[in-house]
Amino acid sequence: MDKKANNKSCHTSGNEHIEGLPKIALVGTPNVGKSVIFNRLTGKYVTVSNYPGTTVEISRGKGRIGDCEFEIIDTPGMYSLMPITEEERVARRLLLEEKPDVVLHIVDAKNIKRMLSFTLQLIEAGLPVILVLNVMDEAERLGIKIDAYKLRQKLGIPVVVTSAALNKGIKELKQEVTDYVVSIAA
Ligand SMILES: Nc1nc2c(ncn2[C@@H]2O[C@H](COP(=O)(O)OP(=O)(O)OP(=O)(O)O)[C@@H](O)[C@H]2O)c(=O)[nH]1
Ligand SMILES: [Mg+2]
Repeated sequence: MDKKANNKSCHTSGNEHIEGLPKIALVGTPNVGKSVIFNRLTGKYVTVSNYPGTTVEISRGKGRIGDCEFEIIDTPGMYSLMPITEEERVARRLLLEEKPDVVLHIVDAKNIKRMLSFTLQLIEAGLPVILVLNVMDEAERLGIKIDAYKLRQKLGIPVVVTSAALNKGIKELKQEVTDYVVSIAA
């Protein structure tokens, strides 16, 4: 059977327009690789503009994953859902007002313990979270071992391991997004 016809959640716009496409937001603390992952997921149609009423710049781009197109949104670094900086206020508004279809919480695998409380906040806020353990190459070099399967079971959300700067794990990340979108549309 045609995969596209079988997938209710799949949208395509056929040109540079991103309005109406399902949204994937990338969130996480500063310097964890959000923008590297954004670049890995998006193609040539990327725009950078100020979030309405603010001086905070947000990048939005169109990305194709499998047969589906998505609007990918790169957010400024944030430490929690309780905003202190203007950047954090914008990231929070974006999550709560734009209601992305998928939220990729990008964390630095070297500091996973410190970062999981934010993952829990996102889950508790009812957001559709996939946890992305990035910078795994450095974590491995430091001898840090993470059982992603166990973490997935404990948190009850998809967990993916990536080294985005090396383009590792991106294919698996795209597969997780596809599986997730299909599962929530079913
Ligand atoms: N070793 C390694 N470095 C990475 C990886 N992913 C990203 N980096 C590096 O980490 C740095 C920060 O990456 P960015 O993508 O700019 O991080 P960001 O989360 O967008 O940062 P802010 O926009 O400041 O919040 C860059 O120097 C990247 O090359 C990775 O998987 N492994
Ligand atoms: Mg960035």
